[in-house]
Amino acid sequence: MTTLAITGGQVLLPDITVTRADVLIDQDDGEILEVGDDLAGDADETLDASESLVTPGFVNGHCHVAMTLLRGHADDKPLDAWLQEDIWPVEAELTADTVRAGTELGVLEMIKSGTTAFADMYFFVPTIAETVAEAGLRARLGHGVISVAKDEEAAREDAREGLAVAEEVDGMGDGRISSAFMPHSLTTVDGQYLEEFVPQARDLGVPIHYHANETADEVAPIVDEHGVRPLAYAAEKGMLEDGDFVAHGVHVDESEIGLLAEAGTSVIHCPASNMKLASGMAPVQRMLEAGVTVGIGTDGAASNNDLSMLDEARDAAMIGKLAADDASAVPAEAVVEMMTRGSAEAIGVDSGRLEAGAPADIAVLDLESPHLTPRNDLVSHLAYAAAASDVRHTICDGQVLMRDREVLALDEAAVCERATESADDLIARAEE
Ligand SMILES: N[C@@H](CCSC[C@H]1O[C@@H](n2cnc3c(=O)[nH]cnc32)[C@H](O)[C@@H]1O)C(=O)O
Ligand SMILES: [Zn+2]
Repeated sequence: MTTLAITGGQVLLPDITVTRADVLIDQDDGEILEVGDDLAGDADETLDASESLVTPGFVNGHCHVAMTLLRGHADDKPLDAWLQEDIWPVEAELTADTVRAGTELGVLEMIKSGTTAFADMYFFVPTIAETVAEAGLRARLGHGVISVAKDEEAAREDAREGLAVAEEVDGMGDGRISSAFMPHSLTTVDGQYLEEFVPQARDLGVPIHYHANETADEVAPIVDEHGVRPLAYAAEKGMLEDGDFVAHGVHVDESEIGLLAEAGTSVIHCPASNMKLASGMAPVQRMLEAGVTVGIGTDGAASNNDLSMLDEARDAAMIGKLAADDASAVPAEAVVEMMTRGSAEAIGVDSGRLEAGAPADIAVLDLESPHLTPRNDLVSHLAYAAAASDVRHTICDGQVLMRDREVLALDEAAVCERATESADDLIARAEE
């Protein structure tokens, strides 16, 4: 057995309290052996965490990782116009190589900001899976299925690809990669395809993930056409089951919150994307009170515009208070829980907690800086004050992916260079 000890730090425990402790890891099976005092002597290798906070790696519950290439390409528009006028025309030019370059950039940014697991919906998923496997992260991946603006054969082909991809990538990266069937949303995939393909996803045993109730414009057509709220419609299509997870859940009413809680379907809250596209404010405090599992996601970098879960955590707390018109809503502890264990449970990865037997997915944040001084409350600092650049070490599955801010898993300069070239090339092709 090869062991690694993270020593001298303040450790965030599963009950969202902080204590002085070391963490001992079995690197062979990627598990935490012990959280306790004086564990350095037992380890083959140590990682210094003095003046640092040791937290579960952050879990980004909803992303389109290769959209890092479109960061800053089109801003300041509402969802529908942004997708149709700016994003989809460029995405039509994507190739496996551009998606690889964008994914490398995205996972680099994740490692540097302490994210160790994520869920992702995009194109060229086997390429994404290979890249994630090489980088050492954990992920649940799926092909985004869309039927609008396609003829029947093309739509069915896209859905078949969604199923095939879910089967193909599941278990890659020594089991760190899992999959889901991912219809893009309840308005961009016609009901006939949901009826045909959701049962096949169930046969494969994978969960369903989709955008739901993101904008008011998405709710109205479903109510008009089907006479029920979107999540009741989703339930009719068999897409609201235990283990399924939806992105956004902004415009959900009490009846839909009840459906989510009852079904065990989770919500990934994407506060920055919801603010930037002016989609609305999700009733996060209400969902938590109703017993819905809520995680946090960045959404793609083109609607955020970064992949930092620390920024997202602060946004979630802030907008949660505004939405509830209550400063005590979505407090620091709730946010920290959502960005770790909440997201992990939502996307169905075993991660998000530091305790014996848990996967060794860990971020270590440097506390020695003015914006984290004085150290009155480290849970508060994590929710409200910490930044991506405070992350000094990132460990996933027991492997050190970044040590003292040096990414070991990827060549940072080369990744940035390839991403810049790919983005220039991609956008030029779309404008031709
Ligand atoms: N196979 C599909 C691709 C879907 S991937 C997922 C899609 O979600 C898009 N996307 C990114 N952010 C959001 C969002 O906030 N809401 C809805 N869609 C988004 C993203 O640009 C991408 O086109 C097709 O043929 O078009
Ligand atoms: Zn999205």
